[in-house]
Amino acid sequence: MSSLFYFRGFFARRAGGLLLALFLSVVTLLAGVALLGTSGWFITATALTPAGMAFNLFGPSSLVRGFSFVRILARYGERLTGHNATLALLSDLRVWTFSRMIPLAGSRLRRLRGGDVVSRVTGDVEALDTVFLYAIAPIATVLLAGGLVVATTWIVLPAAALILAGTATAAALVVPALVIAASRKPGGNLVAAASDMRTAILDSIEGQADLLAFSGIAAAKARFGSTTARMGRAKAGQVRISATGTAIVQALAGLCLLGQLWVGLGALEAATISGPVLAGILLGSLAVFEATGPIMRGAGRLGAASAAARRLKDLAGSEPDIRDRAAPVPLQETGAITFDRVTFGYDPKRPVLRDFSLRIMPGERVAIVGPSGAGKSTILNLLLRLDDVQAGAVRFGGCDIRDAAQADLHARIAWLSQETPVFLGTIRDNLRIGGARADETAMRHALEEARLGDFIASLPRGLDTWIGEAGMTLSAGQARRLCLARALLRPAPVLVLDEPTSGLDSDTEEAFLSDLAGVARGRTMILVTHARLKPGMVQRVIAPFAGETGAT
Ligand SMILES: Nc1ncnc2c1ncn2[C@@H]1O[C@H](COP(=O)(O)OP(=O)(O)OP(=O)(O)O)[C@@H](O)[C@H]1O
Repeated sequence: MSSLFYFRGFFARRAGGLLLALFLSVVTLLAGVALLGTSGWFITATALTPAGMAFNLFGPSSLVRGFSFVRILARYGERLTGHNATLALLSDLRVWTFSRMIPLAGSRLRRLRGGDVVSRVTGDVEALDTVFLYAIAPIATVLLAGGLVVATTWIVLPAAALILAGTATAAALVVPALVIAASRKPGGNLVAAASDMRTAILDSIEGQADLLAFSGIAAAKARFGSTTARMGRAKAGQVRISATGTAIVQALAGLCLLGQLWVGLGALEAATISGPVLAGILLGSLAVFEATGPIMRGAGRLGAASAAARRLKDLAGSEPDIRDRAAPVPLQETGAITFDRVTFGYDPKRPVLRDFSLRIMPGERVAIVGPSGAGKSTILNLLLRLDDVQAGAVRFGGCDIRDAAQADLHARIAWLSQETPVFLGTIRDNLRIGGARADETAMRHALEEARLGDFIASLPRGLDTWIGEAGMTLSAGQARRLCLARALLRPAPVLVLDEPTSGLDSDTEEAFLSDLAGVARGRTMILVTHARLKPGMVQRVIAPFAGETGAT
């Protein structure tokens, strides 16, 4: 539950709407109690009135109508305000999770599967945001409204009030607490299984062609089947526990009725109360128990919500590994890039770079080459400070990049990574990510440089052509070139290109690499490539994993 408590600030921010919903929920329950109590009293009084004796029908019947009207209105208002506040809470939580998640991209996020991350931002947030509506509000309602009913009953028949207080407290607090404790394990299993299921779906969609080609559909189906079966088992466990809780609450309601009838009949015999009042007490108490139904459903959810809160806190509640200093040093507009005796490994025990040094002067065009898996992309990751070095320093214009603000550093680097995605939207939307203020001419120029100009010109909607999820309407090479155009649009003094020509045919690749000097336009350019480089394409080829080969 402490994980749930961690998110109290979000509930506090929506306190107005949530408290109004709680107030209306109390009014609904009290109106229900008054409605049943008055009806019980009214029907019994009518039945007990001897024939021929006058009885005022209008007062009680208008009270019954009035209470039922109040109940309807209060229930409507409670649903409206409760769901409104919950939806606002949902949005707050999603935005918070998303914005906390992005800075983790360099480190912790990499360890999670895509489906798991989606699951946390969607399913876990949903499990958490319904906590108030389905668990806290019903419990608080029964305690508040039940307290008032107990106080009223105390005036008429204290023994009946004590019975109601005891049984209702057990139903609203003790049984839910037991249900929450018992459903913690199946709740956790349910959240984990739901996450695995999302991962299985995403993996199958992304790898659909490969699964078909390698006859892997049966294995994918089996994996999906086993996660859904796990989900089913966890859900069944949860339902069994809350059904047991509901049965106990029903038994408590029966016990309350029997107890009140016992003391009520004694009081009736002693003429301390009248028959109609006893009927009113019995039915009013029953109405209190009516509100314990949602508590049981909510208590089952609390286990899952607590597990979801733990996973969310784990993902987004911790500080990112890479953080700006309190007072970052401003970076020069441009400057030399230096790797000064850098040691780094994703697993510190197995360094990818050991005592690695490199210096690239402003405006220089260099290529970094080396065998696959040697650490070329790692050098670029460190330059962007997606990870921090374990020894040595990376400097920009003489300033250790750990002393600068990350945003300042990133503003100086236009980057095309190996996994750069095409985003859902138009070609123009994708280009704007590189150059938010780029005009049509600049966009077309960048597309020409990325050798995509003719293709875009052939599209009926040109720059406004919609490209589907992960660039589905583009070929792999076209998608890559669009990402390249996006990087070229970024007005940064350093251009970092990781395998920019992958996906291009050899003629286009050669033409592109020959154009690089013009494309760089005086910027520093770092190119990681496996392509054969001709003289003049870059000024220096660095082979850090085999010694420097010198200028070409
Ligand atoms: N996120 C990561 N977590 C753990 N290890 C990683 C990670 N990224 C890369 N590595 C490992 O670090 C080493 C260097 O990887 P890197 O991607 O820098 O190589 P590369 O020279 O760019 O390879 P390629 O030419 O194939 O792209 C590899 O052994 C790789 O397995």
